[in-house]
Amino acid sequence: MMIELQNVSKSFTLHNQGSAVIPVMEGATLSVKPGECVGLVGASGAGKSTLMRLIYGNYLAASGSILVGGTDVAQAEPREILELRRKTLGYVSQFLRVVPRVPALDVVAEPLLSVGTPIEEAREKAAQLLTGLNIPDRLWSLSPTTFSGGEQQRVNIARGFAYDYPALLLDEPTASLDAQNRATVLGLIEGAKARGAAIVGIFHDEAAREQVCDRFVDVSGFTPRAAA
Ligand SMILES: Nc1ncnc2c1ncn2[C@@H]1O[C@H](COP(=O)(O)OP(=O)(O)OP(=O)(O)O)[C@@H](O)[C@H]1O
Repeated sequence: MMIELQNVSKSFTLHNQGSAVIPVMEGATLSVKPGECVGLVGASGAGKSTLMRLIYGNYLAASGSILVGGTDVAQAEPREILELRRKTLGYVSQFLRVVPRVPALDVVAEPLLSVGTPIEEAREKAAQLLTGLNIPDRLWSLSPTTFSGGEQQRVNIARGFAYDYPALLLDEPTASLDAQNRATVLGLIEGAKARGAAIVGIFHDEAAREQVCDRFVDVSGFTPRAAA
């Protein structure tokens, strides 16, 4: 298994409400093999995003284990999590976190450079992805700060697919894309599966999830009874 969660639980402490502890997840168990794409489903508020953030190490689990390529994210030191994100685990979030003054081409090439890819090769791959996602080359030397929402989203996707991560988290990767770009992104996901990536995704786009997901996990099964 590339991604393996066992009995993961999570609660939030609301410090502005008398430190009330709200359990939001209990007994979350999930395994994803190389080449497999698992779609997270369940009603709004069931915990799909929370589960993704736990896997990426943004949230600390209260208990359980979260193995990604052999590293237990639930126990790992911050340094190990950064290493995991560099080499093993990619995350395409819904929005690009724009770094001011960095040209779009370098934003996309950066994950490749951070694993030691030669700059020409990294930029070549970035250019190929930006072209495929219809970002005109006159924009490549500009910071995405001023790009439209849709352009920023496509730069974000290009960045997420620049390096071939063995494990990938996708949060609504096709949301608000036009038909042509949506098809390109679905092709990137299928390509990642074909080279053996283990993928966990949230897709509100039903046709998209039917096309790329091998199976679905309903996170409502992990909602604590008291909170349901
Ligand atoms: N930082 C937080 N502090 C307190 N409660 C939170 C926090 N983040 C999420 N929650 C709660 O955890 C539960 C799960 O939220 P989550 O965002 O994971 O749901 P979701 O399934 O992704 O929903 P949606 O489909 O609407 O995005 C919700 O009840 C939410 O209110």
